[in-house]
Amino acid sequence: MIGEPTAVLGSASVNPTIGVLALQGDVREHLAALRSLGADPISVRRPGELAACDGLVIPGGESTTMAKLATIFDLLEPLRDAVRAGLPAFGTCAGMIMLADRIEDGAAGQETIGGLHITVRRNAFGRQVDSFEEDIHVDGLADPVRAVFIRAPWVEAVDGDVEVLARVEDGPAAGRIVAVRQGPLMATSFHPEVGSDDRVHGMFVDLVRSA
Ligand SMILES: NC(=O)CC[C@H](N)C(=O)O
Repeated sequence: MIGEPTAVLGSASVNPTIGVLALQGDVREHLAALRSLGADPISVRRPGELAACDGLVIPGGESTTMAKLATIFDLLEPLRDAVRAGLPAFGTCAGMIMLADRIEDGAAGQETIGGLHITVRRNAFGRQVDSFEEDIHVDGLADPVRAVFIRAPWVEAVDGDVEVLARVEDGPAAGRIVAVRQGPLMATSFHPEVGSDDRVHGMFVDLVRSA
């Protein structure tokens, strides 16, 4: 019917294209988790690939290496622009560091994408317990998540617009913040892509769909 508005569903609401920054780190596990949730995941190494994304996952790995490669691949500024423009992004572990505005114990001159109004402490859990697993309650999920921490950062401080989603519950680091959300940005200190529990990725896919 002429002049009748047609309901057009944006592709993002049906089958969002979610990029995984593929410079370094555990890319494949994120691609698999996103695929199992019905998203359309792609590896991102070039600005053109970034431009095709409705959302972006920044994996775990090594944040100093990732930042250097992002600079070499001419991706750091496009990543900053995209996050500034509101691209939903989810950083895990090194990816959390990449999204943070401020780093404690970073390498000299370590760059980040930024956008998330938090201070992260790199390698915060220290040598003795640098890798561990713990059941953690995440806001928005009914049952706890088995959280895997590998030389993980914790969130040292958050600005007022950041929602704390999870804290360490046991041991000497109890109370430390390990999952946050700020508008379309999410980050976890742990690795939800390890194992078969896709619920944390599901929270991000929902966030992308609603963005
Ligand atoms: N598993 C991880 O992503 C570790 C992060 C790493 N310690 C870093 O500083 O980037």
